[in-house]
Amino acid sequence: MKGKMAKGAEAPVWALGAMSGTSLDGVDAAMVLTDGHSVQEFGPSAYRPYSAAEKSVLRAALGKWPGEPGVAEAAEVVETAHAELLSRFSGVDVVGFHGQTLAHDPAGRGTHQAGNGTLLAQVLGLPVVWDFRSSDVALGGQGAPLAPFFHFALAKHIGATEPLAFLNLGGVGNLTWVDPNQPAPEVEGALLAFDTGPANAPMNDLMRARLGKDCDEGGQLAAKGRVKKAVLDRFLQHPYFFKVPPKSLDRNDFVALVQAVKPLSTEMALATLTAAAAAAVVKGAEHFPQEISRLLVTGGGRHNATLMRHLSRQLRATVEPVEAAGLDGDMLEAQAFAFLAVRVMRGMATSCPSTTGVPAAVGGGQISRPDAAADQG
Ligand SMILES: Nc1ncnc2c1ncn2[C@@H]1O[C@H](COP(=O)(O)OP(=O)(O)OP(=O)(O)O)[C@@H](O)[C@H]1O
Ligand SMILES: CC(=O)N[C@H]1[C@@H]2OC[C@@H](O2)[C@@H](O)[C@@H]1O[C@H](C)C(=O)O
Repeated sequence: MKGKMAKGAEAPVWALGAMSGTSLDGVDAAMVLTDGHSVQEFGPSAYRPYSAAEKSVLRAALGKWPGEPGVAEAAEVVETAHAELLSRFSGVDVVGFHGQTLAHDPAGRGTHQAGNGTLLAQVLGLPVVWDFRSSDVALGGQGAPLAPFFHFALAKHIGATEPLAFLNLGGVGNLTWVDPNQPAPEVEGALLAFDTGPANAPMNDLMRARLGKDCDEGGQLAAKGRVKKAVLDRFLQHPYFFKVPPKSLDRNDFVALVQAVKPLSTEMALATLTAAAAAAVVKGAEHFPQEISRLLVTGGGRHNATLMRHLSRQLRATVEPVEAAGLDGDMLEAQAFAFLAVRVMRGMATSCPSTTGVPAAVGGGQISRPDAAADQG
């Protein structure tokens, strides 16, 4: 490897991570200086929204697997958007490229992130770590969530001294309980992580279908509606909530909820979907091995005041955006894949039994170098 990587296996390097999340809004990219254990410094970040035309290509490919109609087109959208965005950065040693999840069925067909890292490595002239989830799934894990190893490093970075949790409110929600007093993320008792349930995806889909808008800005419409309790109660009977973590979800796993709010007014439907997203988190928190006093919220859903209000009212912990701890909630997942890329390059684990349910701590990801074929990380 070129650049700072060659200085020594333990020297920190500048990694550029890119995340195209389940909300399908665009690509986040952010740089992190890291040795794969801790964060030395946060670097620049940028966002590249998908155009309306690109979004519809991606949406048409949701739920599809490689080789199926529409998937190649979606991959091209993902690759083009990433090439455009990532080529704006300089001083990068390694890229962590998540791609766009189109389908996720860890117990069945596997997990599918669109976008080819080998192509991106050639275009950018940089080593690219990608396909982070497949090997975890192949070994019997959920393949998600993967941000927890980064959450562990963040808990240390912010100087936490007692267990806390990170909540990501993206298209889907995910929770990570962290004990920052443990020496490493893969140590038993350091982490417990899992997807909570639907977060913004059903709200966004409803807003688009009814009002042609991207999201319920600030949760304002939800705040005007009444929660349809019968729908919420039925939602909470979903078998997912009775599964012991680790566990993960696909974007469109809660079809019954989406169907159930269809007859409701827009305000009432949004109120109910917002309450459901919060209730799923509250249910999730019941699995924590030890109580927490602080819940740090990342992802776009932290801007939804109605959702945040539900969480604050129903959880005993202080609920606050990650900015309260000096972190960047818009870029945290992109930073996570920068961090994980360095771990993959260095043969370190990226998941373990308590984060994905994989039988032992494993490192995922393929590494593509600009001038060579992909090899397994
Ligand atoms: N001001 C806001 N008010 C309400 N909701 C918002 C606001 N800003 C962002 N959001 C919601 O957050 C979403 C984007 O969140 P984020 O970028 O964290 O998701 P993602 O990375 O695509 O998803 P995931 O974490 O599931 O992969 C938007 O689609 C929207 O639903
Ligand atoms: C399969 C997949 O892409 N899952 C995403 C999705 O978005 C949120 C939640 O569902 C989480 O499991 C994961 O992303 C985050 C970044 C993760 O792996 O930690």
